[in-house]
Amino acid sequence: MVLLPRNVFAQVQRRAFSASAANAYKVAVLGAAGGIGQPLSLLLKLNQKVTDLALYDLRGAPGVAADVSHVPTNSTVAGYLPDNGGLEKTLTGAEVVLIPAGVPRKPGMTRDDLFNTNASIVRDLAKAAAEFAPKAFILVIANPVNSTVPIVAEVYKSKGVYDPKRLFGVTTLDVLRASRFISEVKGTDPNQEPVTVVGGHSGVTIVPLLSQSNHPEISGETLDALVHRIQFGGDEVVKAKDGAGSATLSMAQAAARFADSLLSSISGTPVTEPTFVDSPLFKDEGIDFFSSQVTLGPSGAEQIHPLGKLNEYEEKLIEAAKVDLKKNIAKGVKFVAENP
Ligand SMILES: NC(=O)C1=CN([C@@H]2O[C@H](COP(=O)(O)OP(=O)(O)OC[C@H]3O[C@@H](n4cnc5c(N)ncnc54)[C@H](O)[C@@H]3O)[C@@H](O)[C@H]2O)C=CC1
Ligand SMILES: O=C([O-])CC(=O)C(=O)O
Repeated sequence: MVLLPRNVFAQVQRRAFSASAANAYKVAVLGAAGGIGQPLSLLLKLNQKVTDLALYDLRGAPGVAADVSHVPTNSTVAGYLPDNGGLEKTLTGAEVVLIPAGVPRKPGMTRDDLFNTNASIVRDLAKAAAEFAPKAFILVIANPVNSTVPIVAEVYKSKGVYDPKRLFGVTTLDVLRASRFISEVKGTDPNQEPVTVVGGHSGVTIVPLLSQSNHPEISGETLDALVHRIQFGGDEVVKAKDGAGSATLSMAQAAARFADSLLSSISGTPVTEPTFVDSPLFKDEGIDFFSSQVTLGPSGAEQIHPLGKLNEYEEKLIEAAKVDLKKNIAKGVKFVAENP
């Protein structure tokens, strides 16, 4: 099953009529005062399944919390700083934890260039989550996702609380971009253009499976350009923001959508969409994490789907993706081994 991109306003309306006591979750955002964290917090405030929103940042989270708390939906909102046990209070009782904390790129940088700064941020937040919310679903946004997700896994393993079904790298923005960009090529409605995007979340590790889309006929230079745009869509935003960061608004929408899919799924309405998870697909090649279509359910990543039929062009993209992914994953694992 392929999930159609959905319009967030339609979602909000639909939820207003479907919320019930069973759909009541505490959701925590770590890095809530940042470029992604703020609009993400707003979108989560609008989600009727979120009844308790806990916002944490090194600075600014109480202000963001006070601001979004005035949005008239039925959730409580609290903002915390590191003092007075703020991280513990944020995490305790949380069912879902989103991690956008970390520095964004500037022009000329790759996502891997963020590793030195973000690896320790994610490691430390993962340690806290392992202690205060060991059963929560963890949604990692901080880059480089290909390495930060393995970092969380290693921290959880070291604490004896790792459940691979509960850890997700958020790759939804690649999926949204693919729908949008293919619709621009074809002059169609992006909401009707589902595209499966697999692999990882950086450059050539992002692999759109256009042969499985509505437009398997796209070929030649049009195909090359479209694939390149999906793989390097993040660079367009980094360049346009000219030193002021990377995608924040579209990313907030992507993360809010993935969080909603997960909340729907744990509430009993399973959703299938691509996400970067501990995956059996290429483990025999030493690649422990891979993004593919995943059916979500009460226990998290319940079914990891194979890639399906690929054409020769896509087989080559997958081979290239695997080379980088393997290195990115190993880098995260090594970091935690050397810097526990
Ligand atoms: N997965 C994806 O598709 C995407 C990922 N990203 C990544 O998301 C991350 C955040 O991006 P932005 O929000 O634009 O950055 P930002 O700099 O605007 O915000 C980051 C926030 O994290 C906070 N922070 C830093 N260390 C922290 C810690 N130890 N605990 C709590 N909060 C902490 C900062 O105070 C700041 O408010 C970056 O690493 C970026 O590369 C960005 C776009 C898409
Ligand atoms: O490009 C970046 O650095 C941020 C990101 O991950 C994206 O926009 O896909």
